[in-house]
Amino acid sequence: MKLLLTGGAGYIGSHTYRLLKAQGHTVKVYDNLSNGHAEAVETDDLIVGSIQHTGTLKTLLETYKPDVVIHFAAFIEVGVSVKKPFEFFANNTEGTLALTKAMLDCGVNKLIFSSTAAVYGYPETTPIRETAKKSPVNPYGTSKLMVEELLESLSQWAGLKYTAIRYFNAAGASEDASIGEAHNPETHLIPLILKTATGERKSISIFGTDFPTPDGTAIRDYIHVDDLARAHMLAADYLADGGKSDVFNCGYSEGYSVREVIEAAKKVTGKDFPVEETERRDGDPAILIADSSKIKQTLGWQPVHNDLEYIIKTAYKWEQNRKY
Ligand SMILES: NC(=O)c1ccc[n+]([C@@H]2O[C@H](COP(=O)([O-])OP(=O)(O)OC[C@H]3O[C@@H](n4cnc5c(N)ncnc54)[C@H](O)[C@@H]3O)[C@@H](O)[C@H]2O)c1
Ligand SMILES: O=c1ccn([C@@H]2O[C@H](COP(=O)(O)OP(=O)(O)O[C@H]3O[C@H](CO)[C@H](O)[C@H](O)[C@H]3O)[C@@H](O)[C@H]2O)c(=O)[nH]1
Repeated sequence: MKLLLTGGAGYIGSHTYRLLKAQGHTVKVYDNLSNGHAEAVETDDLIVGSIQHTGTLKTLLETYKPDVVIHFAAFIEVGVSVKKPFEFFANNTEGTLALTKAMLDCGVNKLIFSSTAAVYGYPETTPIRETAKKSPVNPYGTSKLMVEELLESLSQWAGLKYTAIRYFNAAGASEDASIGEAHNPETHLIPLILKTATGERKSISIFGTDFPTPDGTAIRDYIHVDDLARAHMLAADYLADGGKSDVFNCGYSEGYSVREVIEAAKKVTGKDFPVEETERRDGDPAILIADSSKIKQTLGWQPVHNDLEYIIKTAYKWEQNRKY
């Protein structure tokens, strides 16, 4: 297959790029490098540009004619979205509108979209099924839910075929530590803990110890980035085989509290480090755990690395040998 990955120089995109190339697919990455890293992909496969620049995008789509576009490009920091909502709607929502318009104008009609557990807001039940109420609590989640609705409408009225994958908490790095998570600034729990273990940071803060959970700290469903990458490969096969447009959760259906993640990191790294307890962060639900039965049944996806210590081990090796 020929695939185009928007945002493919970012964290999840670069792991998916690697996997698709290893499977023998032809892959191009379209990324404006606002948060991505040219080093994460082969130079010949990288086209630098924004999804908001339809001229460049159309030239690429017309000449390359990908079978499937995997759309990772977005702004991702929840905290920034609260302060700069317009930037999130412009990049994430309008950007996707521009991308889908350019695709359909050029006769490219298959899209895999990076959605998020953030569309559920504060979920009423756990584990969360795709049919649960969608009620985002920040502009980031709203920008993604708006895209899901846009895609659904385009699939009904404009011939788009899509899958939206709602990721839970992506974590870990490639086994050989050649690529990994490199957000700037980093706000995600596991890399921040590991930067504390390496001494790059002085301490790790637990955001809230009064959640209605067994140890009072928030619970998340951490999924290894390579398992997430495989979900995209299967979704591409599914669309290429004529699968209908659909939405899938992707997580391990297993949750760990912040305290449990910190304890696991101390064990894996063999390092003790200072832990502080602070106030809750705005907009953090107590528990986010995926019901992933649908993606298993429909796409045949199965977790391979569902082991918190493996996730932390790969992320730690990456932190110690970071190339970008
Ligand atoms: N990291 C997570 O835990 C998580 C969870 C749920 C959903 N997601 C979604 O997955 C996707 C990838 O996340 P990530 O963690 O790899 O983030 P990332 O920031 O590492 O990757 C995003 C990439 O998109 C690029 N980009 C941003 N705006 C662009 C534009 N206008 N044109 C072209 N490229 C642009 C950035 O340069 C970057 O390389 C995002 O859509 C994010 O919302 C991530
Ligand atoms: O220094 C920190 C950082 C995080 N946390 C806590 O650790 C948990 C995980 O936080 P992350 O920032 O790593 O991840 P989030 O669950 O906030 O969000 C991530 O996963 C979501 C989906 O589940 C969204 O997609 C979002 O974009 C993505 O960043 C949360 O309870 C958070 O409060 C801390 O206690 N201390």
